[in-house]
Amino acid sequence: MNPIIRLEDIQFNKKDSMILSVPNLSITQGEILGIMGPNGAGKSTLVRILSCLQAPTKGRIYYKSVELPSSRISIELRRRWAVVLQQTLIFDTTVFQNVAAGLKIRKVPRAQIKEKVEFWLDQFGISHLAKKNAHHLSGGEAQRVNLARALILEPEVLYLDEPFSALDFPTKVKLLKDFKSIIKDTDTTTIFVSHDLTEIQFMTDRLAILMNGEIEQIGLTKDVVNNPINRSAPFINEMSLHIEE
Ligand SMILES: Nc1ncnc2c1ncn2[C@@H]1O[C@H](COP(=O)(O)OP(=O)(O)OP(=O)(O)O)[C@@H](O)[C@H]1O
Repeated sequence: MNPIIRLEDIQFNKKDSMILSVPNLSITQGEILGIMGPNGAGKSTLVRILSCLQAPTKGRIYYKSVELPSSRISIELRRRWAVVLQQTLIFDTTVFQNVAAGLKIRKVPRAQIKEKVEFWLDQFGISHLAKKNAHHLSGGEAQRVNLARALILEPEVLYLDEPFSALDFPTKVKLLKDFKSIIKDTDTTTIFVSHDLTEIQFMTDRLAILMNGEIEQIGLTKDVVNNPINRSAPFINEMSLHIEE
C-alpha cells in the first residue's frame, strides 16, 4: 500500500547545527504513529515539517505520492490535515461556536453545521456544555472542545503535539479511550507526540524514538518498548521506571 505521507532526505538546520535529519519516513493510511524522545530531540520540529508549518532546509515531502511544493502550500491542501497542540486555542464564545468555527470559515450551510456540531459534541461527551462559554471550561473539557473542533473538519491526517499532558490522570484515561475509538472508527491517520509511555502504549500502532534530531528506532510500539536498541534503550527504560514508581 502507498504511504499517505513520505519524507525523503529531510533536514532542518539552524545556523550550523542540525536540528532534524530524517532520511526516510513513511506513514500508512489509518495508522497512529507515536513520536517520543527527550526534550529538544526534535519532535515538534518533525511535526511542524510533516504538517507544513515549517519548511525543511532540504528534502522532499510526498502526500499521497505527490511531492509537496517547498513553499506556498495551497489552502485546499492544508485543509486536509489538522493540528492539536498542548495549549488549547479556545475562542471567547460558546462551546457550540468553538466547534463550529472551521465549518463556518468553509461556508458550510447552517443546517449542516448544526447537525455536525451536535454529532461531534456527542462523540466527545460534551453535548451538555454546548451553550457554555468555552473560557469557563476545565482543562479536560477544553481539550475535548479542541479535539472536536479538529475532527469535525474530517481531516485526512491529524497531528497531535502533547495534547493530553496538562490533564489529570482520570480525565486523561477517559479522554484517551474516547479519542482512540473515534480516530479508529474514522480511520484518521494520526501522528502523536507524547512524553508519556502509558499514553503512547495505549494509543499508537507504531513508535518512533527521536534522539538528537534523528530517528533512533522505529517499529511496532510493543516491539520498540519491549526491545529498545542502542541509544533508545536507556530512554525507554527511564520512561518505564517513571511508570513503576
Ligand atoms: N526555529 C528554530 N531556531 C533555532 N532552534 C530551533 C528552532 N526550532 C527548534 N530549534 C531547536 O531545535 C531543538 C529541537 O526542538 P523541538 O522543539 O523540535 O524539540 P522537542 O523534541 O519537541 O522538545 P520538547 O520535548 O522539549 O518539546 C531544540 O534544541 C530547539 O531549541
